[in-house]
Amino acid sequence: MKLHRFLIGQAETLLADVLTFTHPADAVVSRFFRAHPKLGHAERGVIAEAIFAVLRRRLEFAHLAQSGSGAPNRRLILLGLMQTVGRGVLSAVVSDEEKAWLDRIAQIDPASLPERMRLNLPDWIGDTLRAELGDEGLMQLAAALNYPAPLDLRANTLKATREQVLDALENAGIDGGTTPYAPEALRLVGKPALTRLKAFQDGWFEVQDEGSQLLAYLLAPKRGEMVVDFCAGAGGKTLALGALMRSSGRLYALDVSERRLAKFKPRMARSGLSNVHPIVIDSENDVKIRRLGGKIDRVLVDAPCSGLGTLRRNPDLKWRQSPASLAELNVKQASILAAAARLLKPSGRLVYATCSLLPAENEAIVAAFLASHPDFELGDAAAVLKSQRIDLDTGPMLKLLPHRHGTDGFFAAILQRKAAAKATAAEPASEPA
Ligand SMILES: C[S@@+](CC[C@H](N)C(=O)[O-])C[C@H]1O[C@@H](n2cnc3c(N)ncnc32)[C@H](O)[C@@H]1O
Repeated sequence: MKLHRFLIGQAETLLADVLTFTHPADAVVSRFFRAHPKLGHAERGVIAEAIFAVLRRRLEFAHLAQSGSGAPNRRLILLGLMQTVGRGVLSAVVSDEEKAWLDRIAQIDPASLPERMRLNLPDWIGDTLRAELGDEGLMQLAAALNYPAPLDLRANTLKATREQVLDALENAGIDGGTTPYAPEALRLVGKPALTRLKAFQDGWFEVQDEGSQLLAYLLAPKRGEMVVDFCAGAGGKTLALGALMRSSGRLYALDVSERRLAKFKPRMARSGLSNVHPIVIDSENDVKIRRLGGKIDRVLVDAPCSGLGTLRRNPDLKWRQSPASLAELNVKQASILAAAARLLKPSGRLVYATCSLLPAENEAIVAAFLASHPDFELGDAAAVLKSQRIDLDTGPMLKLLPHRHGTDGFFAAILQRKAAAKATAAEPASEPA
């Protein structure tokens, strides 16, 4: 890979914009690329990876950038580029002074840095996760979060088997293999472009993290059932649920974001699903969904959350979230869960899921729900997966961790509505007046 001086300047300008944290980093990067259409595919890759490396290792890089000279953002982006293109390539296009500085940085043993710099997490997140995972678990998680996530696919069994998808990819010169847990998941080597492949356009596969795929197996919808995906977004999980239902029954895809649901439409068209009904709602209490109350067999709540389980992909989230934004999310999560539960039939199943690692968004929401909904009980996630020949036991609630499972971080709990109590002849239907 050749690196031009002007590319470093471009990346530095973009970094300044990203580090204001006023918008999600991926949106800022996309906007920059739209404004600079002459940048080629490889150049975009270099710039984006360098920006994301700085976001992943911001505390460590800020510490290292205390030495050296020149603008602080220039030093940060040089450290990002050193990670992505390597010191040799970078040294050829920087000043002698910068080259000497990079050489000195390369001599520093990362293990000698203060722990906070190695964790690269704000203290409020680091402290919470330490209480959850212990010192060693936290360090392993932090190390895993320093690398980009792999590219996972889900074979769409309505159109092709996993083996057929693998063959099609191989014929296109793309390497990959199966993953340990989800039955239809594939993990690719590198980040090949996929959208021009015929197999993609024909709906044989979708891009989806293996962890995200597993949530559909927890809900385990059956053919012919009435199912709601309450926070469907761009429909990644809706598509997986629809495939398990073999496109039968009814699958409502709800979301408050018209923009996100609109992104789902072309994916649905490719997938071959004909049982999905997308509905834009104005809130979790929208009157439009009242008619579904008590009629639904299974509900997925993939709740809006801090997204801290996806830090490999969205490393800016750790700098953009705060205890205050978390508290706001918790109120929303509890409200969505309560509203979604009202849709379930007796004996119906709800799965509450997040891509967060924080107990406040996960176990605490579930515990509060169960305390106020005596007609629900916690199901056993490991047993439900096992019944589908998925050997993954993280306890009664599913907790996926990047350093342990190679997936994004996910949490999911099965909330099973109890069967309706049968009225007996001895019980009066209503209290006597
Ligand atoms: C974690 S994302 C869902 C991702 C999606 N399930 C997927 O697999 O691609 C959470 C979604 O919840 C939606 N949302 C936020 N508030 C909501 C509400 N009150 N009712 C329904 N959806 C809501 C957001 O617009 C967002 O799309």
